[in-house]
Amino acid sequence: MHTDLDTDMDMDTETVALCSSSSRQASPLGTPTPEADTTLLKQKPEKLLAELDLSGPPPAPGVPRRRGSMPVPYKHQLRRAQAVDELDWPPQASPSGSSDSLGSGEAALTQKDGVFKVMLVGESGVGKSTLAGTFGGLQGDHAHEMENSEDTYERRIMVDKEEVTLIVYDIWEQGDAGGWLQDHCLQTGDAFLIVFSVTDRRGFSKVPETLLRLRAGRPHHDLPVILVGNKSDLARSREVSLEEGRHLAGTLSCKHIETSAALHHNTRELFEGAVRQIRLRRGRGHAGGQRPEPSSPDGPAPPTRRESLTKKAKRFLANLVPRNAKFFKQRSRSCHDLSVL
Ligand SMILES: Nc1nc2c(ncn2[C@@H]2O[C@H](COP(=O)(O)OP(=O)(O)OP(=O)(O)O)[C@@H](O)[C@H]2O)c(=O)[nH]1
Repeated sequence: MHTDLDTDMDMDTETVALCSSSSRQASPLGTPTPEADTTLLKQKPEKLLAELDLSGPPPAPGVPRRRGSMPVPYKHQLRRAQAVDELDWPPQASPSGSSDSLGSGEAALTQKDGVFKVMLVGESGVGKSTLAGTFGGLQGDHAHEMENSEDTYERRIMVDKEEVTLIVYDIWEQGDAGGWLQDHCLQTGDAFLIVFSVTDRRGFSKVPETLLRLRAGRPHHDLPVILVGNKSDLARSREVSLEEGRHLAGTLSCKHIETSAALHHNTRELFEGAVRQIRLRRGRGHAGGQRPEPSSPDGPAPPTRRESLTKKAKRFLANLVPRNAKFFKQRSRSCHDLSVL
């Protein structure tokens, strides 16, 4: 069967499967001459680091280039987490003191270049990899079967007549609560897709917990979160209705969509919707209604007065739950429309 939906992501201009650990090679820096040493010392450390990063060998023909702003592949990250080389992986302290893994320079690039980073989050077996595969241009069960498949995909896609770079990460480890990897996901993602299977009520009941964890990890931001009821094609084994999914999304003040990664149903709407949700918040940030990301170039000025502990606690809680009933109603009415806030 070939429907319009089958062509979901096929029409896009470029697909790059990223993060093959083999594609990242050590950068031979060469042996600097004394003159070169002096020149190097005169430069600012940031510039030096940037140059070190750029000084790698040109990619071999046919090998996709990994973007500088990309995290290294999941497995590689785990190895690196145990022994981080300071020059290669400089810690980037954000003004808020959070462990934001993107330096301010990179955050600036993210905004300027129209790069949108989306994290797939959820229990095991709900279809995250299959969804990522549909985005990456893989068909059916293919993504799942590939033992060493890539877990990050980057594509240039058109959303509302504007070309953007969308990066989808399938690196979430549900059992890693509070771990380094989840923290990394939290700090890297611009939007989060909490995937559950409509055939699994137990998994559905864990969605609020996952959402609270996401919001607790980025308490100062209005995170774009979409609840994704996947496997909607499995009508006979359905345990969670469309209404229940929408109701939960309304209650938790996030968006909702049902997909079938197997049939490519609504997958395009999902990824485009994620881009729109990020855009809407970025637009609001620039308009002054939303606090910009602390690491953004036009980030918030340092507070003139220190906030009291009670105020801080209140703000933290306010970020976990919507403020009032009116807010609830406004959000719940449009939770299925991914093109509005
Ligand atoms: N019928 C149907 N099956 C699906 C759908 N999406 C995924 N599956 C199947 O569900 C199984 C699990 O899918 P995965 O994509 O591996 O799930 P996952 O969430 O990535 O699982 P982990 O890698 O363990 O976290 C696979 O057999 C998929 O083929 C869907 O929309 N419909």
